[in-house]
Amino acid sequence: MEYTVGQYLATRLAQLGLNHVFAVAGDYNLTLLDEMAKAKDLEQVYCCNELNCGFAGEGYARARIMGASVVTFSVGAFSAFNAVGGAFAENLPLLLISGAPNNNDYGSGHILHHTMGYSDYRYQMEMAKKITCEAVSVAHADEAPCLIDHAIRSAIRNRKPAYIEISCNVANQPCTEPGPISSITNSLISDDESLKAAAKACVEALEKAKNPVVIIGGKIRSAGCAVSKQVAELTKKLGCAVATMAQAKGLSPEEEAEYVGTFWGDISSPGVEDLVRDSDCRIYIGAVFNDYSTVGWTCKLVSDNDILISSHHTRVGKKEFSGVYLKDFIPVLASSVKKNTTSLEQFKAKKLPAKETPVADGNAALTTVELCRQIQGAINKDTTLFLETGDSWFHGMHFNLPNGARVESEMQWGHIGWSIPSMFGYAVSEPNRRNIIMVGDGSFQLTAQEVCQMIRRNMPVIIILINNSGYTIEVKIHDGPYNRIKNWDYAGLIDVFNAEDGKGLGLKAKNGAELEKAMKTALAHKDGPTLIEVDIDAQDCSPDLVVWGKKVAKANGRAPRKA
Ligand SMILES: C/C(NCc1cnc(C)nc1N)=C(/S)[C@H](O)COP(=O)(O)OP(=O)(O)O
Ligand SMILES: [Mg+2]
Repeated sequence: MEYTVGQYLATRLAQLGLNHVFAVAGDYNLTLLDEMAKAKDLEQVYCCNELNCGFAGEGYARARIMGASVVTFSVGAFSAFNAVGGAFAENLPLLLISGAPNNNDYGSGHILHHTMGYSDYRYQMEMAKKITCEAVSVAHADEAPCLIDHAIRSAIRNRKPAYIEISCNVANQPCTEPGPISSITNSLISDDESLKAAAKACVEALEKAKNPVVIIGGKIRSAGCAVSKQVAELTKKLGCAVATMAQAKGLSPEEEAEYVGTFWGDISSPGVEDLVRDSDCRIYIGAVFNDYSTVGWTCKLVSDNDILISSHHTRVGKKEFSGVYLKDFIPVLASSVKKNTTSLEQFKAKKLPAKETPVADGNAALTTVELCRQIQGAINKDTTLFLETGDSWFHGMHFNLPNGARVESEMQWGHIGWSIPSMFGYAVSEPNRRNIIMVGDGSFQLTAQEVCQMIRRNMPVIIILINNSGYTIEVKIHDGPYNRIKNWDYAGLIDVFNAEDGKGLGLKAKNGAELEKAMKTALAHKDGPTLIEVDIDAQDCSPDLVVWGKKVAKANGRAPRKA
């Protein structure tokens, strides 16, 4: 078979186990899309715009080794860059592929369409370098294999996005056939001496500790399911209390005896903040300490007795071990540590019995308490719940997850509207999961179009659209007229997207009885998405958001540093 540059790229993606690539057409990428379409097992999935196309690739990367999105030069890539920035912030290997000018135009002085209007087209590469771990420009077929492999390998190894631009007249040029994919997927191996020394230092620290606890952070999400399983084995061996930070909700099996809940400062699960504060050895795995996760810098509990394990570094007390990769280190640690259940016993001794949420009066105005009680009822082991930036974050922390259930969020980047296109990409990879999105009205207005692609692919995604008349998070941080939004008929939008043949469902619920009926309908509706628009009073929000909002506002409002 005669290979071309576009086929080389597509074959590499298929060899990695991607069955889909997301795209928005543009005259700089049409030939590339034609060539990529020749690769078998790699279906092209088209999106409404490049921001959503990038987020769809990011969502796909939450389920697979990586995601890939193809856009046109400049006018397409600029929109996609926001999703690439998000993938970088969330440590997700998204490959952004952009069509690029004809290679005869470089250095020609030609002014080209869709560009900034001057003849140096390198600006896009320069921008891409800032938001990816690797950015390459393929302007000649003979260098394509090396550049493409390097970009893909970098993305996988670093768990970060990478960028490839391909001149529109090079995509169909003859190219060599790709060799074994192992040259790309072979991961870096840990430095053996550092691995052993780090494990020894951890064991010694834990032997001295009275009540160690494990706190799992969001960075293990991108290390993949295998690492999550290894971490679960380690915590089982340790036997101590295990908490998850907000970004890591769903990354530790919550039905296990060791699981104690969310660690999020003042708004932690009951008893968890004290447990973490009183521990004499906190083992953080994949922790991200930012202003949101530390509730405005009020709960960054780290001391010299603690152990901080990240993707390729481990700090034990005051000693640093680098070149120690999570996938190697966690199993070595699990085989070396001794059981210490003290922190779990301390937690259990103080734990109060969980309170059952009473069923609300079916005819009373719907509240967030009743909404969450009913969403809880829909969560099973096959559920993946996407929590959009907004009050959904705070409600989401209170769901009890059966083992197997997953939660996805974007708490570092926090681009409102991310959940719709990202879930679209995720659900393309995982169509058989029970895929549910909790999204606010404000967020939905940014990326709503991608629901039409869910309709196009008959995807039974359930979208809980919380209509609370605006930007409630922002209201709780700092209110003003800018937090009000134009209301939409969100449920009615589904008919617009259905047009003549769609099978989407748009339902409304203003009380518990209507929600009960809508949820039942949604769970039974299999050949299209169901959007349930729930009316919630603008003042009804999670009490955690009120506490958190005040502290984040205080952190935002710190006086300028004296010059
Ligand atoms: C406007 C903004 N953040 C600022 C913002 C603005 N633009 C982008 C792209 N991302 C952002 N996070 C946020 S969190 C809104 O409260 C979201 O409103 P909504 O989706 O309606 O959720 P809640 O009502 O629960 O807050
Ligand atoms: Mg809202």
